[in-house]
Amino acid sequence: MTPAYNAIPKFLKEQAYKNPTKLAPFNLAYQTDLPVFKWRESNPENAKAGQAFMAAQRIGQRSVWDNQVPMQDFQLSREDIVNDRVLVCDVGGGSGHQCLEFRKHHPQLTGRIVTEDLGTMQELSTICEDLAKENISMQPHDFFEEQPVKGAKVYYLRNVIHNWNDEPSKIILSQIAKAMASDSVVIVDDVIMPQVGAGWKQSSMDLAMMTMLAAMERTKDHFSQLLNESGLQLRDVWTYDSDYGDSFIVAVPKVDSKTANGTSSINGHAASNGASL
Ligand SMILES: C[S@@+](CC[C@H](N)C(=O)[O-])C[C@H]1O[C@@H](n2cnc3c(N)ncnc32)[C@H](O)[C@@H]1O
Repeated sequence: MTPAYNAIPKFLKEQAYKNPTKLAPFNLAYQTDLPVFKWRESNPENAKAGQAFMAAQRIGQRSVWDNQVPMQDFQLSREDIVNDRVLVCDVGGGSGHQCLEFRKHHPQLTGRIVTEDLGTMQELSTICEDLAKENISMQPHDFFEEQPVKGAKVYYLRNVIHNWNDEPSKIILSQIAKAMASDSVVIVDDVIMPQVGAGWKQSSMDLAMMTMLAAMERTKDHFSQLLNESGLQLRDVWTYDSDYGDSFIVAVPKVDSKTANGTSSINGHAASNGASL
């Protein structure tokens, strides 16, 4: 990351000090037009280090899964279990380490778990056997394409949306919205920025997202608007780390006259037709 940080002054000068929307200081530093995650496909050592960082970054802090947030959405009905409904679909789940944490803290919450990421990234995971033992399957999936897991109870995205600017974020979220059943939820696990007076940990995350990905951390209002423009509506925000503002941002399918009239059924639940961009 250091070369990218060193490139910030030159990059901002060239950009007339505007917020980047596509290319980032990373691109200037590494002389590439590829976004970090695409660039990593031909730089597996960097990708491996990135995955290890994501698994380790909150070690020493209490796990979010240790009753820090309400678990009301992570429940399947008897009918759901008979229908083999997916309990959690971890979108952009990296090596799947959050799914293992979830299972460790909530062994009573049975149901299938699927962790999705780019196939090339999943090949780097060192915990595939552990995942299989816990009934967690890996599914290669590009989250800009149609979501293959339909009607999961929870679509979970940890530190994914903050990697993207608004336009790509809307594509990711609307692909999920189209796959949801009426009682599905999307949980975005990201930092919530205050309107003013952000702490240094929050600001450093925001700066990292700009530097590496031309992206950002968002306020609650910004999330609400983003969700709204993706066929979803904000239902709850549960902050579980006050230093960073790490939060579960819970969204449900947006109910409007269009979707109310045009519903179909997935796993026995009414499935939203979702929103088109
Ligand atoms: C910051 S990491 C977060 C990983 C994991 N959710 C976590 O909390 O550790 C972002 C993840 O998004 C994945 N990703 C990037 N582009 C993707 C795409 N187009 N489709 C699916 N996953 C993608 C990356 O491979 C990476 O694992």
